[in-house]
Amino acid sequence: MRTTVSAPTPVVVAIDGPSGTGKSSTSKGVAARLGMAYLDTGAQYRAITWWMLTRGIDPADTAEVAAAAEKPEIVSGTDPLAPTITVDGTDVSTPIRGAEVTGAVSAVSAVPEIRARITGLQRSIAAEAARSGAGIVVEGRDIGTTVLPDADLKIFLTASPEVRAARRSGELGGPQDAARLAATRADLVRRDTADSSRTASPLARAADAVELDTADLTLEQVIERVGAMIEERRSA
Ligand SMILES: Nc1ncnc2c1ncn2[C@@H]1O[C@H](COP(=O)(O)OP(=O)(O)O)[C@@H](O)[C@H]1O
Ligand SMILES: Nc1ccn([C@H]2C[C@H](O)[C@@H](COP(=O)(O)OP(=O)(O)O)O2)c(=O)n1
Repeated sequence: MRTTVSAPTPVVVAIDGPSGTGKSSTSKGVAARLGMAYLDTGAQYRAITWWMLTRGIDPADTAEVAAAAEKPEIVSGTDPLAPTITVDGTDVSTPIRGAEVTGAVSAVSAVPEIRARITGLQRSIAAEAARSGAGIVVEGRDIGTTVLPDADLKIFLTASPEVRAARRSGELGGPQDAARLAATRADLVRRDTADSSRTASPLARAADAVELDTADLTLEQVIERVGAMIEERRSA
């Protein structure tokens, strides 16, 4: 008698939460382990912001930002081991992490025309990953609420501003003095407030999302917990 092993059902997973809660590290780690695709939606908002800044467009000029929303071509590579992001064919993975883009991205991503454009891209990438059989982990701020309201699994990560600031500040290298921690914390809180209070698709926990506080968990523990939830959905 021959036994057939069926491939796991492709699942679409939405991971949302504020900055520094571990969305990117967790999503990449879990997608790599489970052979799924991975999409960093923050990188897309950063990429379109980078394009606006390089064209001399003022991020605070909503009308100008809206008028340019359809212009740049943004392409995201979804391999969790080597995610890529290009704008009009240029690799922007390094400049989109700079302070200038970080300072402007909340303003640009609050513009409805920008959100409509990027949401369309995200939905088509997720649909393609579901069709291909791999499934996908999509991380951001409004994935469970707006982009993929029918996701098979929604997770909302949290951690206190102090923990998140210590993590982010650690990424910058160098000594962890109190003044730098306080400045990093203030930047995080400012961005959280802007992202949560905008009218167009704010950062929010979907009513059906599982909330996971990552403050007292190692990254490995978070990946294991999220991985177990995905496995459960795959076999359901
Ligand atoms: N559970 C955790 N414990 C300790 N550090 C973590 C944990 N999760 C993520 N980190 C670290 O915190 C920083 C921010 O994580 P990241 O995944 O970029 O967060 P987000 O995508 O939510 O902004 C990274 O340096 C990452 O390695
Ligand atoms: N789905 C998303 C993802 C990100 N954004 C916006 C709001 C965020 O402050 C920026 C940058 O997101 P990103 O995930 O790169 O931010 P951090 O990794 O937390 O620094 O993009 C958004 O509006 N909607």
